[in-house]
This record gives sequence, C-alpha cells and structure tokens, in this order.
Amino acid sequence: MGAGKSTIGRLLAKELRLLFKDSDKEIELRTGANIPWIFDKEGEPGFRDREEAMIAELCELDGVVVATGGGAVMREANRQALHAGGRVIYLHASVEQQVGRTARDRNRPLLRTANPEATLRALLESRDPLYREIADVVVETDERPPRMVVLDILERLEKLPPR
Ligand SMILES: Nc1ncnc2c1ncn2[C@@H]1O[C@H](COP(=O)(O)OP(=O)(O)OP(=O)(O)O)[C@@H](O)[C@H]1O
Ligand SMILES: O=C(O)C1=C[C@@H](O)[C@@H](O)[C@H](O)C1
Ligand SMILES: [Mg+2]
Repeated sequence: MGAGKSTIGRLLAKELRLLFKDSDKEIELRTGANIPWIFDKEGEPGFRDREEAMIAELCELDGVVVATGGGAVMREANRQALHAGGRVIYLHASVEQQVGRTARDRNRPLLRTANPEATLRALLESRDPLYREIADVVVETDERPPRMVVLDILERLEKLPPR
C-alpha cells in the first residue's frame, strides 16, 4: 500500500501507449461500491474473491498495464496469472514512506488499526518474498518522484531478455 502502483501504473501505461487498468478501481466500477464497503459487507475473503476474478480477467487482456491491489500477491492464483500474463514490476517502498503516503487516505480498510505503521510492517514482511518471487523487475520508490520511477522501469524493461 502506498508504493505507487496506481500512480506509476497510470504514468507507465501513458509512456508505453498502453491501456491502464487498476484492479481496485475496476472492482469498484463493477460493483458500484467502494473497497471499504466491500470489506464491511463481505469481509476480506469476499474482497479477495472479487480481486482474484478481476485479476484473471485483466491478465487476459493484451496491451495493458495492470495495477493490482497491495494484497493480491498473497494468492497463488494471482501470482500465476500475473507471472504468466506478462512482466511483473515490484514497486518497493520502505514502511516509513508507506506511512507518509497513506496517512491522509481513508480508503484502505486494513490500515484502520491502532498502529498502521506496525500493520504495514507486518504486511510487508509477509508479502515481500512473494513479490520478489514473481517480479521481473524490482524498483525502489523511496525518495524518488513517480516520473523518475517510471524512467527507471522503462530502462529496466528494455534490458530484459525477450520472453
Ligand atoms: N514515488 C513516489 N513519491 C512520492 N509520493 C508517491 C510516489 N508514488 C506514489 N506516491 C503518492 O503516494 C500515494 C499512494 O500512491 P498509490 O495510490 O499510487 O499507491 P498504491 O500502491 O496504488 O496503493 P494501494 O496498494 O493502496 O492501491 C498517492 O498520494 C501518490 O501520489
Ligand atoms: O494491501 C492490501 O491488502 C490492500 C490494498 C489496496 O490496494 C486494496 O486492494 C485493499 O485496501 C487491500
Ligand atoms: Mg492502488
């Protein structure tokens, strides 16, 4: 959360002249409900089922940059769909930066805890190895504006061997 998937995904798609799809946003459009509401009504498992179905659908598209939600990597089906469907970019951010970037946003139900920093730290610990497992490129986002992160991604993508 707050690593910049939605922000950087959109900029990257523009640079590559590709379509951009954000799985969180697509779920909201499809259901007509926002993510906190879905968490309230269906619990996290309900949201995760919707997310898995959405990611499978988005990974079928050609010529698209997909931004996932931060927890998508926890499901094996999502890891497989993302890895098989295209290049995977892991945007890394330190917990300190994540705290700053998510502080003013009320749209992340998992951060409605007494100590969001501890929550982010625990989530990063469990997710980081999984992100690294499927990533073709790992990009640092700390202390770098989104445009610089995008340039880095473009350079790194060019250097990857063809699939
Ligand atoms: N490299 C960056 N430097 C500074 N601020 C950034 C950077 N990337 C994103 N931000 C800011 O951090 C906030 C969170 O970014 P964003 O919503 O893109 O994260 P996300 O990874 O999509 O989060 P989530 O997992 O919750 O969907 C936004 O206000 C965005 O403008
Ligand atoms: O990190 C997470 O688990 C989440 C991140 C957001 O993108 C949303 O998908 C939702 O708030 C859950
Ligand atoms: Mg996002």
